[in-house]
Amino acid sequence: MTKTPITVTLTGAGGQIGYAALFRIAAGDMLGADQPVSLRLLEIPQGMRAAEGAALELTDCAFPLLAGVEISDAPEVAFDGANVAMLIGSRPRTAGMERGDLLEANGAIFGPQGRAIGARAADDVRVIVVGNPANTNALIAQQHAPEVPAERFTALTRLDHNRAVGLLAAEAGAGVAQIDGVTIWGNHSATQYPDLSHATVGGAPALEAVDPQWARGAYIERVAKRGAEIIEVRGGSSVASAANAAIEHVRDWMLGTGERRTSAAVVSHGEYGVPEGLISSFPVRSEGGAWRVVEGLAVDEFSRQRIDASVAELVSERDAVRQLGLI
Ligand SMILES: NC(=O)C1=CN([C@@H]2O[C@H](COP(=O)(O)OP(=O)(O)OC[C@H]3O[C@@H](n4cnc5c(N)ncnc54)[C@H](O)[C@@H]3O)[C@@H](O)[C@H]2O)C=CC1
Ligand SMILES: O=C([O-])CC(=O)C(=O)O
Repeated sequence: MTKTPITVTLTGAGGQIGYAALFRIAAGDMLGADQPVSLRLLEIPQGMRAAEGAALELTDCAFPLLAGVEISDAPEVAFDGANVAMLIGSRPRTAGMERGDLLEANGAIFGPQGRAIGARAADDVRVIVVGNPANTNALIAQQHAPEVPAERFTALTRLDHNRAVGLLAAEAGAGVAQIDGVTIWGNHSATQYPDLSHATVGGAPALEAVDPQWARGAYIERVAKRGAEIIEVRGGSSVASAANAAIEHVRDWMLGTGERRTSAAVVSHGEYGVPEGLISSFPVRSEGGAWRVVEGLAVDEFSRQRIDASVAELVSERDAVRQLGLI
């Protein structure tokens, strides 16, 4: 029997990441090869033509799973009945900027979108924020949607996670499939902490497969600043890898991770000393359609300091958006 379509609302559909994501979602990469999907595209008036063009091309792909595409510049229309909301639309940074520099410009987008999600989305809505600064934008949206359980608002650190896995695999001379237990902690920013303390390569401790000094030095720097490296080399921020990570985040959230661990920015309930309510990256698994923080991992002094530094930045971003009246 054909399944009922899942409604996916994607913002910034006329932008780069939107364009890289839409076709994979419609092809079944995100929700499964037997799951029809209805797409709702939200853009601002200036982005509508590009979104319309993407919609024309979606028609031209004749994807069997694509049950429909609607485009709107009104959040209340675009989020109506949304089961999955992918909040991508916002301004990317350019060379020389930190993601936090986008706080004021982009923060203003997420309150109204959060309100529209609270008012119009389906009861099971799951939200992933990609637009930077992603953790704090997710917090803003969540604070405007008290009708929706707080845990349904998440931010993307899967790209950082995938970068951390890819760079570890290269250093260890291993395949990515041999790697597990890598964690991104904290903020999707240069303070994030890619942690190999509990990672394994082919079942053995990662810190025996690579130089521990590299793991706690140049590696952290490389992963945390990979976004800036891409901007420098490509001349624009990451696109296909970001779209891929957002798709993997939603896929794992909806379909489960099994025993495999990944990283996602989810609301803290005080795990690992992260203040309650912050949307911070943790080691996670997903089961039954919900993210679960993997608890009980030992945190040594080095890791403690790194986690605390990134969490302190999240606290200061939260305080800044409070001061701006965005929450
Ligand atoms: N969390 C992560 O790992 C990553 C986050 N990003 C962030 O993703 C965001 C999007 O990046 P790109 O697609 O490359 O940018 P882009 O500039 O190519 O596209 C952004 C699109 O969003 C639209 N937009 C702006 N305000 C909107 C609103 N209020 N509602 C709906 N649409 C709106 C614009 O018209 C534009 O079409 C940026 O903030 C970027 O920094 C990028 C890479 C990774
Ligand atoms: O670095 C940026 O501005 C875009 C981004 O978030 C990333 O690539 O991780």
